[in-house]
Amino acid sequence: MELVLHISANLPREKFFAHYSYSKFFTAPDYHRKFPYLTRNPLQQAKFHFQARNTRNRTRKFVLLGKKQWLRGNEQEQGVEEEDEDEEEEEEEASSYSDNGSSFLSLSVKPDRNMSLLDDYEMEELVYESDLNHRSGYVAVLGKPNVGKSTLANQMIGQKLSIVTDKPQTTRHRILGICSGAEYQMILYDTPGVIQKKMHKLDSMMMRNVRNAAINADCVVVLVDACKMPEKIDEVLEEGVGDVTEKPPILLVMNKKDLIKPGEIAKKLEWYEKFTNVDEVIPVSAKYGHGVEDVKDWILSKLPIGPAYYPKDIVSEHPERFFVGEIIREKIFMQYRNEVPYACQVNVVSYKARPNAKDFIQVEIVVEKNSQKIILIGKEGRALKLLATASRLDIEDFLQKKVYLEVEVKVRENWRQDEGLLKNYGYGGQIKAL
Ligand SMILES: Nc1nc2c(ncn2[C@@H]2O[C@H](COP(=O)(O)OP(=O)(O)OP(=O)(O)O)[C@@H](O)[C@H]2O)c(=O)[nH]1
Repeated sequence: MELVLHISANLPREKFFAHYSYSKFFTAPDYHRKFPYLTRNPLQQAKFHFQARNTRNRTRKFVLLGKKQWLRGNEQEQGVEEEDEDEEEEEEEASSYSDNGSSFLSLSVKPDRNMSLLDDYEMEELVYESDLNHRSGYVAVLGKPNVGKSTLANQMIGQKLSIVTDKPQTTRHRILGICSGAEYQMILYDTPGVIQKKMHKLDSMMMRNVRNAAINADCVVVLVDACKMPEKIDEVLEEGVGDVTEKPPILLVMNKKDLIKPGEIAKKLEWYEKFTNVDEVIPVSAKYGHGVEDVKDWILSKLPIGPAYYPKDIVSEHPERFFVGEIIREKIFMQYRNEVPYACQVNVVSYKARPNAKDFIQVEIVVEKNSQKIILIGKEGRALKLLATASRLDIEDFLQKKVYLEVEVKVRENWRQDEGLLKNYGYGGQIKAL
């Protein structure tokens, strides 16, 4: 039996958001900023139906698949009304599915196409779902550090999801970006840079994530830097899709073409076409968006026919707190030099949505040595203050609301070598459901 809940039309988004962490980030300004979409949760422990009205007064149904205790106890306080005739029976059913500790949501499992991710409303609304020309699928973006993978992914999606800096290996997690059009949906895995010298356990765990992304992919996009001497991409592919018997179609993207002369572009193209075993080579400038449409067209031609995996207005399946952490990491890379940014892990310890005050975000930055802590904090705390202010402004811009940001620096010796800590920090290819 399913529990039917009604959300009052003016329930502030943040109130509702507080109940679950596995949320979607939406771009549509009016409706979705008010009501985050409640959608499929891989744990599938319980199913809730919600109805809400948008600013144009249209009613929309929601389905939340998740734990009942996320809502229990706070429903009245949060303005969510139950409308269920047989609550006891429902509670029994829901609790038999649930566990007590925090759970993990896998980021590497490609959902079964037959198990629809769309609710009834979307099924009705999205007529193109039945369109026989509609294509959808998973795309792994591979390449060595600093070649521009995040820049390309961000360009394709049309907004900034991955952090981009001029320092290599700034992408530590795979960011699932979703790029949709009327007739397609591409789910992009922006993978951490493929690493040659594995120095830390952190590096090998990141590599495992790269491999998972490629195994799940319908096609692979390998990026190379046009400024560098052409070199074989076997190593990148080997790391990425090495042990897959049937290799997916591969596109080689020669990025940063804006930095070299047209004559040189032609020569390098020829080299790659001759000496690499890929299906096509396309020169682009991800930074300036040149050639990005050609990349999209190629991907589109390789995706299987099928309905969308996600509602079309979703651009990512990460919780917002993940992006908060990424924004702070980007600021650390911008503000500090040398080894310090690489030794930092940003954890969003607490994210409290407060309806009558600014949202409260508590963050810890973990470093490996006390000397790094001293650098981060700076004289009289000035450096940390600067970092917190720059981060807060960007976070507010991203979330479109004011926040109170508290940042603390902690030392955990050798955290990059500690598998338990690394899993806890989300490098096991999973994110923590809080
Ligand atoms: N000139 C130019 N610079 C680019 C282009 N694409 C990316 N860059 C720059 O290259 C640097 C690295 O870009 P990223 O997108 O972070 O590279 P990445 O491959 O995701 O890096 P990792 O996180 O190390 O894997 C940044 O400074 C970008 O601005 C391009 O087309 N032209």
